[in-house]
Amino acid sequence: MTNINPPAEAVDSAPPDTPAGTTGTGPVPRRAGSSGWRSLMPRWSPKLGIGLGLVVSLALFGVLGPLLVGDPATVRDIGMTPPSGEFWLGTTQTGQDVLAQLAHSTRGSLQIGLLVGILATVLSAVFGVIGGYVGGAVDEGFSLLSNVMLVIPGLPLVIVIAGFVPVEQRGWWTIAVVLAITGWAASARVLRAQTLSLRNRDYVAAAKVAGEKPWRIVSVEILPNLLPLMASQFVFAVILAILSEAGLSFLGLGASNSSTLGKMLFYAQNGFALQYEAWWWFGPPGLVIALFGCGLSLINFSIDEIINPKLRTAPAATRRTRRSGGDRGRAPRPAAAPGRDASGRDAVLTVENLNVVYQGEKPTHAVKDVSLTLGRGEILGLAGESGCGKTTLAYAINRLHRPPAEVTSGSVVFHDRDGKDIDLLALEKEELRAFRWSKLSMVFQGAMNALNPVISVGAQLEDVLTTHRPGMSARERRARCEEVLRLVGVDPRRLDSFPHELSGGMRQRVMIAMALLLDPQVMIMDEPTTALDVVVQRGILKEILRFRDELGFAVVFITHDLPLLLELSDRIAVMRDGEVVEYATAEEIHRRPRHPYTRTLLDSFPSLTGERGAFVRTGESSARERTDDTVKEAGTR
Ligand SMILES: Nc1ncnc2c1ncn2[C@@H]1O[C@H](COP(=O)(O)OP(=O)(O)OP(=O)(O)O)[C@@H](O)[C@H]1O
Repeated sequence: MTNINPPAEAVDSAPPDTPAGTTGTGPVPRRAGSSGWRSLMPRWSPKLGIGLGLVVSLALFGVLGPLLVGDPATVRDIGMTPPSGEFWLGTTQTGQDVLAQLAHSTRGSLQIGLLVGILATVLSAVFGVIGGYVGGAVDEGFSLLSNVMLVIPGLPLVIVIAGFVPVEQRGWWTIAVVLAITGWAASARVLRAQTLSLRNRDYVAAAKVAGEKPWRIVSVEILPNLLPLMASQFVFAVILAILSEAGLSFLGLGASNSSTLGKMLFYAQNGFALQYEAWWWFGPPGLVIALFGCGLSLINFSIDEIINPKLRTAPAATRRTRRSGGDRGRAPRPAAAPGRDASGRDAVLTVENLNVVYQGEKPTHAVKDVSLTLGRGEILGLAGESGCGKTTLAYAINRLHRPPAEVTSGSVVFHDRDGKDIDLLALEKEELRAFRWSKLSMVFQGAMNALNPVISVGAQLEDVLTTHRPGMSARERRARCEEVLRLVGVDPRRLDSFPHELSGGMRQRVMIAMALLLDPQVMIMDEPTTALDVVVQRGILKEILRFRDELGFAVVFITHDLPLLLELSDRIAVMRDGEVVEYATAEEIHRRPRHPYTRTLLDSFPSLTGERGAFVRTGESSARERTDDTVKEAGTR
């Protein structure tokens, strides 16, 4: 009970349905600049408002109440009277004013909660952060201590310690110290783990190289990133301290020199309040404890949102859209006809006027009115510089976009092999789960780091089959996994290897094999080869062409590398600022690029036969600046 556990979200901050191939986020590393500090503050929300309202009201009642009410100890000969005009909350068995007792007890409980919160947070920061940062013997010593504290059962220890201290010395601060000593260890473990992770971040390494002193690195580089987590631990410590103190007082082991809410309950119990149905005696202290805990928990939710910004509630518009099942709330729109692509192939995927907006204080219109048709067996290249909206488009097609991203309008229709049209934006959750991967799979950006390091490659591949093909026997699953590994050029014996035993190129191939497992009709590949050297990249690209020819699936290939797309794709869509500015065959884009931005993109890649260094010498300005200049020139001509 007194082990102050961190909130679960603080430890596992990955979003609930993070797709394979994407990674969750831990605490958001930030350097605390002036705007950084602002980002450490919780965003205003109804939850935060109600939480703060409750806590501030009760704190004011505890601080100012005792000044306004009479002496809580005054005994009158009007025992056990219900609430009246004279005594708003009635009286106890001995005629004491319950309201006066409540005000003093609230103050006593708050004092203890606050002191325990501060002490437990300081102790956990000292043992967790310093141990984690310094490492070596200091860390081992601190870890041993926190481990010992963790295995000692908290409440019995508190009862023993509290019982051991003579009654006359058992002041409220003694109880607070006892509760803090038994309640810091779990938080220290969490802070240590986070510090170990933050210690290895590049910006901490940069600070070390820059010669910053260890205390400065801890206080300026590491602590600000831990503040939201520590604030959340503090709030938890306060709640648990108030509850634990109430438990101790109820057992008669509470503070002797101070009134607390637990003590009020103890006296109500001894005075047979329950038997006499004197609800006004035991009800108010219980209610104050419950409301205070509730208020702090609501504040805690808002702090969790700083630890993991993905938990932030989407703006009202987004929530409305989600409630109505994504875009299903809109007027029914006829599904796009299964037309043909430019080269006459049957279409497998039609995207029409798709718009995606990241809602927020300053909404970002990341995908603007995009329309594309992917032919069966076609390789469609999606090119454009960083930030133009390629990934957002790919995620929206697969409905993997998460708030604050919202599909504001448009349609995505999949034309199945059996002739059925599937409106992807209208699929129910279960339908979507069954659809993804089996008909449309995806290789994510940086996918090679997405394999679970503690599970063998074979088990991870088999997992996909177990989920989507429950009827398959273990032998069939194994055979299929071996088959797809062979397809991507990885020795099937590697099925028993762990990801760290494979090279980067092999891991990337394993991810492509995973995307091939269910024989999808469309595969979206988001920069699948960016992290690989050109030789491995070429090998993988050749295989993608071979799969397309042998297996007949269509590919949406996303990259900023336009020359690569010219070699690989049938057609190319060039994106800029969320818009498709040019959509043509690779041949046309290569020979007759029409949009100035496409020309600039093509010019941005140095020719192997050009003058050595010419690109670096002449191409200082970015592609965007040069395009803008080109457009301006065209306008003035
Ligand atoms: N969670 C988010 N909240 C707000 N804006 C976002 C979010 N994610 C992306 N954006 C914005 O959406 C736009 C498109 O981003 P996106 O990641 O789709 O670009 P991209 O073309 O895939 O870039 P890259 O090639 O660097 O991955 C950018 O302006 C980006 O800042």
